[in-house]
Amino acid sequence: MSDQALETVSEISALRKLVASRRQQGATIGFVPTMGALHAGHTSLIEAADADCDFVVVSIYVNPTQFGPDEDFERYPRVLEQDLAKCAAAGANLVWTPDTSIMYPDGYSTDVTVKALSRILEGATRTNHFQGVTTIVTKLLLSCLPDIAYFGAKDFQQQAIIRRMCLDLNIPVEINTCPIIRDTDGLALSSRNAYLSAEEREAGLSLSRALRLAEEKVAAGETDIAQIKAAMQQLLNATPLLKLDYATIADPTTLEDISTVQSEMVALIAARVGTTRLIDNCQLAPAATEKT
Ligand SMILES: Nc1ncnc2c1ncn2[C@@H]1O[C@H](COP(=O)(O)OP(=O)(O)OP(=O)(O)O)[C@@H](O)[C@H]1O
Ligand SMILES: CC(C)(CO)[C@@H](O)C(=O)[O-]
Ligand code: BAL
Repeated sequence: MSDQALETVSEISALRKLVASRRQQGATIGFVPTMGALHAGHTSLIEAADADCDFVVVSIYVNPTQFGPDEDFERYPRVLEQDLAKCAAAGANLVWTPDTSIMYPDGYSTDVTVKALSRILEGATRTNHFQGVTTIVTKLLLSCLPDIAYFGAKDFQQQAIIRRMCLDLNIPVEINTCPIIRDTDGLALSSRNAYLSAEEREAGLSLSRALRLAEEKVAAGETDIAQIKAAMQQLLNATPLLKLDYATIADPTTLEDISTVQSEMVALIAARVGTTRLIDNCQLAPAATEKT
């Protein structure tokens, strides 16, 4: 871990100057984009960047263009002082906190869209969400110009879309996807968990339980994908307070639904508990078949 004091900047020019001077000294640059309200999921990304890279930049920006008109942009938690302490403890060197006048100045008129992948799953319900994400992530990456950018597997579709975008636009940044960090009860950490009442949180545990069920079935040699999906859906639909959006099994790169077992698969769930949207997922690998 670096022993240098944490610096903060808001202007893109100041960010570029600091990153360029470190790069000139031969440092590799790691970048962790966030919307703040940091928890152990975020700090695991910062720690991974600190382990791989010489200089770690974290951005904190609640990006308005990825929130729908009826979503929680206004009430999204903003706790900068606490976030800065967590960034320092996890090994960040620089925190970049742009504001909307910097990211979307008057006259701003450009969007970045990854077409097919952005319309399905989360994109089917959260219209324009991924266009907001890919637009801001392009701007964040081009402002910071890191060697490696770190994203969480919790937002599995987001990292798949960002990988596709970097390939398609030849953005020279390696994308590193880090494992999901969970609470001891299995709930995937998310800044939005703060909205849940005790009863809603109990209902939210059905997401990780349904994923464990899918894992167990695949590990036991179940090859009927429709049966596994139905078992997940049954568990989720039987949960009071929970309204299931989807529980499916897909290809990890195209995110298209699959109907037969393949070597790499991902189970993906989204549900609403009260007014809070929860997502979770896990990668599935079929049981190894014994060679005779
Ligand atoms: N539990 C987690 N484990 C690993 N990474 C995570 C986890 N939660 C969030 N991340 C990652 O942290 C990065 C920043 O995410 P973000 O600031 O949106 O936090 P969040 O907790 O996912 O918030 P939200 O509740 O808005 O979805 C993303 O790459 C996201 O995938
Ligand atoms: C990648 C991101 C920081 C873009 O605003 C956001 O979608 C998030 O926190 O996952
Ligand atoms: N964690 C992804 C950002 C969002 O849900 O808006």
